[in-house]
Amino acid sequence: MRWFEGVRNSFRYAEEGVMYALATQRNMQIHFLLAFLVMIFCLVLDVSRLEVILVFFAIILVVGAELANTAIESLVDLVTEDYHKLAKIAKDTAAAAVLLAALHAVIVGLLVFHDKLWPLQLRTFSKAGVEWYLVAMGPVMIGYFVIRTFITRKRRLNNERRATD
Ligand SMILES: Nc1ncnc2c1ncn2[C@@H]1O[C@H](COP(=O)(O)OP(=O)(O)OP(=O)(O)O)[C@@H](O)[C@H]1O
Repeated sequence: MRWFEGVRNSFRYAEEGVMYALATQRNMQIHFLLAFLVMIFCLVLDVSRLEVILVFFAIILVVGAELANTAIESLVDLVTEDYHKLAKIAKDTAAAAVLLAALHAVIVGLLVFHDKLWPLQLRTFSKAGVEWYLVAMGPVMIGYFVIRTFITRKRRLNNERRATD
């Protein structure tokens, strides 16, 4: 039982990390919006299984880099609020990792979608296999995190308002 509780807690903490980044980092909100759009492209356009894998890998890379960037920013702010050369190096290199991942995602996106958007090549749904349902889990997950973040933030704001009244 303890083992399951440990696993459940690690999921909960990871979920809180994503929600924090989504609520506070403008770049993360942009990544989520673009990822949602690109996943819808994967669902409706005639992309192969390998292309879907490449697109999802690019999305995970960007979101992962942004999460690491947020963690490093928070750690640096915890250590010092004063200007420090090493703090600048830590934050700038973390930001560079996000930029690199984002550039990679743009290149993958252009290579995969450029000839499917114009002229429009739609997926034939009779051929859609189990992978279509796996891909559909992507936008559902994004929707879940956005709604959870919105509700949690609203609840927190209401609690804070009640506490100050
Ligand atoms: N304590 C510090 N010492 C030196 N330079 C800093 C410090 N804090 C921030 N900086 C500089 O300011 C830049 C922006 O830092 P900040 O913490 O505001 O990140 P941010 O703009 O919120 O990043 P993001 O948009 O990814 O959240 C850093 O990349 C760094 O160059």
